[in-house]
Amino acid sequence: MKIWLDGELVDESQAKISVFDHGLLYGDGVFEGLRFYNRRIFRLEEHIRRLFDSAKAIVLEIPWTQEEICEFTRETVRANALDDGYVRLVVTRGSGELGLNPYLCPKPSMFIIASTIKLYPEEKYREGMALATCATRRPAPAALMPQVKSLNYLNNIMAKVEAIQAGALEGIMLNEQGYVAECTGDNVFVIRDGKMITPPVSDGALDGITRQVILELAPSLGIEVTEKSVTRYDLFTADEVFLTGSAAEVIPASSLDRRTIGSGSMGPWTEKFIAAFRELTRTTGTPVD
Ligand SMILES: Cc1ncc(COP(=O)(O)O)c(CNc2cccc(C(=O)O)c2)c1O
Repeated sequence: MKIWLDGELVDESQAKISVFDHGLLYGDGVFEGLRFYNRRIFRLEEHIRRLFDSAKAIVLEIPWTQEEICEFTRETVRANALDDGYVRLVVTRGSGELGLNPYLCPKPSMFIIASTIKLYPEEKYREGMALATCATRRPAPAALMPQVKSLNYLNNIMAKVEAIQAGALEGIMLNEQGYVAECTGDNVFVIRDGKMITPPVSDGALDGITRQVILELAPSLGIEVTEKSVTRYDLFTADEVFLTGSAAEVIPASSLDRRTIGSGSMGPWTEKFIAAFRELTRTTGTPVD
């Protein structure tokens, strides 16, 4: 596999970063996860724009332009001869003294991995997957901005551990007030009586690119969608719940905390969104070649 690392395409055996890199030492950095389908990268520009927004929020100056990074990403996919797959793009603060001070890191480091990803088994896209409410909450914006896609994923990982230990595949994360923010690695949508709601990003969610696609698709599918605070009650009493993310795409939830949601498998609206999303990924995206 070829890895793009600080301007060079290197073999994965040569793709190494310093033990003094603050991305490793402190989680000081940002990242993006993108999908490519049939040699086209889905929503590339939107992802790279969010990468720059995340970097700006943590005072990390990326030493390339958005256009250059789009090109590096295309180059990395091309170099790995994959038609479909997943891109992980990471920008760290770079190497520096062992102290926290980011201003002692002279140059950020960036690497791009183009590989495959299989997050959930195919049958879960029909049967839906079990969710559990996590004890670990999404951080308050004043603590750690949830909209920043940073390398600080311990909050998400601890929540993921709780979901798995509860026998679920994914976990619902609440915010400080107890409203549903999102899942550990996906946004969430709730359908009841032909209407759809999703938590506003300000309730502690990442501003998901896939979430944005669903908001754009809703009118054409004939369903009204409102961004409003969501409670666990809304999930328990929903007709349908589905999750969205670049890795998971659009996937139904079958239960929450062992309460069946709706029919307990993929519902009709979720089926429509999965079909429309897959059509978009099949027919749009930035060509790699
Ligand atoms: C916390 C969080 N919320 C929502 C999403 C969905 O955002 P996009 O629609 O832009 O992809 C994400 C991104 N989802 C994500 C990121 C990194 C790893 C994994 C994993 O499950 O291994 C998942 C995420 O990490």
